[in-house]
Amino acid sequence: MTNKQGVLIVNLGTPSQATPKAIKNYLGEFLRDRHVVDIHPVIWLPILYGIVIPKRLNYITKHYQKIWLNEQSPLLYYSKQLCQKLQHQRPNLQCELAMNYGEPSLDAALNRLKHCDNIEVISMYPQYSTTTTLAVINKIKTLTKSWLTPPKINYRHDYADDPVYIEALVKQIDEYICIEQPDVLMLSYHGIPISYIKKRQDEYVTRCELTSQLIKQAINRYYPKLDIIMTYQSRFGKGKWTEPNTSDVLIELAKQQKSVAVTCPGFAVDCIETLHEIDIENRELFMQSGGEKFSYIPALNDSDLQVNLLMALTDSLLIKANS
Ligand SMILES: C=CC1=C(C)c2cc3[nH]c(cc4nc(cc5[nH]c(cc1n2)c(C)c5CCC(=O)O)C(CCC(=O)O)=C4C)c(C)c3C=C
Ligand SMILES: [Fe+2]
Ligand SMILES: [Fe+2]
Repeated sequence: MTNKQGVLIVNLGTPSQATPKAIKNYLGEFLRDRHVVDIHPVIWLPILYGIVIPKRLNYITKHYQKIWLNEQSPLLYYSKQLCQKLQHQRPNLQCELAMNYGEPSLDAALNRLKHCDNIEVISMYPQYSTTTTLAVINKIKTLTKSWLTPPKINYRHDYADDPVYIEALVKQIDEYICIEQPDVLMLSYHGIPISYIKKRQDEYVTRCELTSQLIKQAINRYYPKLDIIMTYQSRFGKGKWTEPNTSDVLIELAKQQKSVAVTCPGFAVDCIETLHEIDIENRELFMQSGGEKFSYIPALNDSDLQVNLLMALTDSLLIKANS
C-alpha cells in the first residue's frame, strides 16, 4: 500500500475583505490569542474591543484598501499561488493551505488531510517564535486531539538558516542591489515584545540574527563595501519591543543622505507590514527626512525561488518521515 502524504502550508491570516467589519473580525480573532498578546482576557478583551480595534480600524482599513491585490489581501493571494505551484510540482503529495486566523481555516484544511498517513506542517515563518510558529503548532494539536486514528504530524521548527532559503534571499537581494547600488542594505524583521524573550525563552531574536549573519556573509562577498544592518518593525501597543526600530534607523540614515534598500526576510510573502508599512510609510518617512533613494526589495512571494525553497523543505521532512 502506498503512503499518502500531505503538506500543510500555514500562514498568519488576513482580512477576507478590505472593510471595517472584516478587519474587525480578523483583528479580534488574531489579537485574542494569548500567544500574541499575553494579557488575561478579563483585562484585555475590554481594551481590545473598546479601545484598540476602534482606534485602529479607520486607518488600517485605508491601508488594506491601498495594497489590495486581485480583489484579495496580498498575503492570501501569494500564499494561494504558492500552494498551487507546489501542488503542481509535487503531484504525489496533497498540498493544502491554511491560515491560523480566518480563512482558509486550519480546521477545514486538516480535515481535508485527515486520510493521509503523514502530514508535514510548514509554517511560513522563517524564524521560529512562540507568537507565530508555536501558536500554529498548539492550535493544530488542539484541533486534532479528538481524532481517533490521527496521521503522523511532523512540524518544521523553522528555516532561518536553511541554505536554500538563504540562497533564495541572496539572489533576490542581488537582483535589486546590482541595479540600485544602495549605500545601505536594511534587513527589517517584525518585532516582538522584549518581555516574551525572557518569560518564554522565545528564540526569535537569535533566529533573526542568524539569518542576518548568513545573508551578510554571502552578500558582502560580492559587495564588500555595502553596509548591512538589521532592524525591527511593526511595533504594537505599549511596552518595550525589540530594537533598533526600523523607522528610527531610517530617520538617522536620511540625515546622512544615504541611499537605502530595505528587505524583510521574516515575511515569506508581501503583506500590509511590508507593502504599506515599509514600501509606503517608511519610504515617505525616509524621503521626507532628507534621504536620497529608497528601494523596497519584495518578499520571495510566489517566485520560482520560493517554490524551490518549499520543495526543498517538504522533501527533507518527507525523507525524515519515511526513514
Ligand atoms: C502583540 C502584537 C503582535 C505580535 C506579537 C506580532 C508578531 C508577529 N507578527 C508577524 C507577522 C505578521 N503580522 C501581521 C500583521 C499584524 N501584526 C500585529 C500584531 C502583532 N504581531 C497586528 C495588529 C497586525 C495587523 C496589521 C496592523 O494592525 O498593523 C502580518 C500581516 C497580515 C496581513 O493581513 O497582511 C504578518 C505577516 C510575525 C512574523 C510576528 C512575530 C515574529
Ligand atoms: Fe504581526
Ligand atoms: Fe504594521
